[in-house]
Amino acid sequence: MPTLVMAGKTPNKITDGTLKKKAWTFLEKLQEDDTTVGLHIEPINGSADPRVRTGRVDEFWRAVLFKLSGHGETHYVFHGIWPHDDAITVAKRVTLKQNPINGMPVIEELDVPVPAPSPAAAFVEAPPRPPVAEPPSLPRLPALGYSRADLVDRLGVPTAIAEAALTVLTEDELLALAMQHEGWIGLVLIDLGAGDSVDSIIERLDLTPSPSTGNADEDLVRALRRPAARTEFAFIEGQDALRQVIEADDFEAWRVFLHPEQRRYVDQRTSGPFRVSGGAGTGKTVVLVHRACALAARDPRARIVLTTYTTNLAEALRDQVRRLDPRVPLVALGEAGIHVTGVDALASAVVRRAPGPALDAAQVVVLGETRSQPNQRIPHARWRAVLDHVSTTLPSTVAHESFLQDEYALVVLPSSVRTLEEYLRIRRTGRGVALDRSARTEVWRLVQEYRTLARLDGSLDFAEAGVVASAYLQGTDEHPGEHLADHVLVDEGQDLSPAHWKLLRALAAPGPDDLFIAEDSHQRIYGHRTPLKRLGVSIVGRSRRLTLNYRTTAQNLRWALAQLDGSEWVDLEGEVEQTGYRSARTGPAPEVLRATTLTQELELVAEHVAGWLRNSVSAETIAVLVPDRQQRDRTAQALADRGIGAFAVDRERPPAGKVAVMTRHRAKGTEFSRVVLTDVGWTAPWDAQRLATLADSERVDAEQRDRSVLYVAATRARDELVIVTRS
Ligand SMILES: Nc1ncnc2c1ncn2[C@@H]1O[C@H](COP(=O)(O)OP(=O)(O)OP(=O)(O)O)[C@@H](O)[C@H]1O
Repeated sequence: MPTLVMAGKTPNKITDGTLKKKAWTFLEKLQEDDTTVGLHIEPINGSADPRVRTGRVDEFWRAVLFKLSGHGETHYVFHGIWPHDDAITVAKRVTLKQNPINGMPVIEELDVPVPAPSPAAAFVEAPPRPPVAEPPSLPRLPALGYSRADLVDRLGVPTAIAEAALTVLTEDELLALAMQHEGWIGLVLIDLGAGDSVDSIIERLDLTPSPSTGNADEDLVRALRRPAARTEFAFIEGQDALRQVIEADDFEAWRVFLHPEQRRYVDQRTSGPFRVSGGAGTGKTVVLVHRACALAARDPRARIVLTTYTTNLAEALRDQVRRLDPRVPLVALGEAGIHVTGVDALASAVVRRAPGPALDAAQVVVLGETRSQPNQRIPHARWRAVLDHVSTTLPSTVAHESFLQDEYALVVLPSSVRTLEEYLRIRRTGRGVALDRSARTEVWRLVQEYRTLARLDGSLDFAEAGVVASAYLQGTDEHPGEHLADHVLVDEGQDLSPAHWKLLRALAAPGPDDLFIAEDSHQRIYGHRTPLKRLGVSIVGRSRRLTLNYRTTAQNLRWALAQLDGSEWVDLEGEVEQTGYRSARTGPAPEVLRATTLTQELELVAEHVAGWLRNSVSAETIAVLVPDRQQRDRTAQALADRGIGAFAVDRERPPAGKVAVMTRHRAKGTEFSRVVLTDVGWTAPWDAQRLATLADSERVDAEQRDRSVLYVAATRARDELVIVTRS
């Protein structure tokens, strides 16, 4: 059976449904047996490349392919489908060879000049840009110190493209040029535009040629398998994969064409916990989903847990796993296959399956007591109830719902503090507010009150459930523990709490490929800084960054990153988070509109959304992101009043055919073509009041989270971003 390799995203350009079906039938037969009667796989007289073959798709259409006969196995590289005569013309002049500098496979059509750069083309939709005071005196790449020799002789960029790249003036224009080139050439141009050194680009994209095997076809097959080549050549394994590639549109490219770094983290065997960080849209989730499927394919008995912060995000992960590999079993916790779930649901699943006596023992270890209804969760409002019923001498910033909740979840539970004596001794590292002995004694009294109330209804809170689940998994003096997973993969790691980490650490035995974490500390919108070292998760030396943003245009990314300026974000290893992201896409600059009243703001939002709809943008690709639920409902109503089909999204998925109106928090993990961000720069009075009641360190943290929320929301837009500020 020959192996099929799709060249570029050509098949995606077969947009006609009937032709897609024909292409699929042809390629399916070819994959099974290239000698099948009717396929007519034939060489062409006088072709520039003797490997070229044509194949009969139907009476009218012909496929153009390259046949490679390496060591034993036949490969067909599928170039595309054309009407009969055009196919013959293409077949005569097309060649597949290796780039002489970096060994990458390239398909070239002889006598066809490389299209001249037309950077302006990418800005067709752009609104007028503010005048630039001084046009740059030197083109971008020479200004950064790159020469023609760097591009051509060291990186292997084809001469015509290199010369075009060396003349463009700005980074955006270079990006527009990069977008015209699929695969490694586009990636090289993006990295050059961002100022990366030639050596680092060669290393990151793995552009060093491999030694020859002595067989040119075999060399080509090996070249096709290199990670940088697989950004434009896809190996098709099986019919499902074939159907996916044929049917996929650009939005589905993530399933097939991974960035070399993404592929590395998908395939890499790790010797312990591994962390991939990266800004919004750099493909962290894509890496996790691919890695989970790759682990399942490697060992069908493996028990894989793929988890994230919320149930909504877990649902999206589950969808992606299904789309990537429908054969992978989605299973319950502890079974072979992939178990996808939100992290709190994971804790509940462990608690539910723990035998009674073992669970009791785990509760005693953590809480010093047992609860009668451990499968029930209590609402966070319990701390409010404590403060309403108990008078205290503590200052209001400490006798505060959010302070106490955090103290309990970040200090008391992770160390299984059960008595005042233990609490007086414990180090409260990372807590901004110092507590002397008497304050600690008073806080402990409130903790006891909290636990008394919890005992009354018998339930556990979410953090308690996480730590109890981890204690059960680790085992106690009387009961052995158990490991319910072989591989644990975690998305949105920045938002997870110590209880979550303890649980995740205990799920799989320490060892190779045990824990794989994706995080972006700039997107920490729920949790607190949680350095993992203290929780028994050691990642030293196993931490990498993704920097290429696939989702957000360079223009929108710049605006989003500007929201983070002037503050320091700390990652899961306690290090300052870097930015330095670049985008794979370019588009119009974000539009900033100003409103002075709510009514004016709603008018502006409606006007903009209506404009997009009039221009045939489909409603479900538009989102309006607002600060809170009240504003969400108000905005959805305002749109409806103006005849725009809008839906106020809560926990459910955004419905088809409607503009989604959702809170910025809820927008996490989603993406839309066009986004309106409302109420920027405006703080609701009740929010201002809430911030004012917090201790200084907590307020700083809360304000930082607010900026992160804005960054998250702004990076949901793929194409256009409109920002409405309200004073
Ligand atoms: N190799 C790729 N080729 C094409 N598109 C890609 C690739 N990798 C990721 N994408 C696309 O980029 C977008 C962002 O990917 P993904 O959601 O994995 O990023 P992320 O880093 O998890 O983002 P966030 O942190 O904002 O949730 C998605 O639309 C995804 O399909």
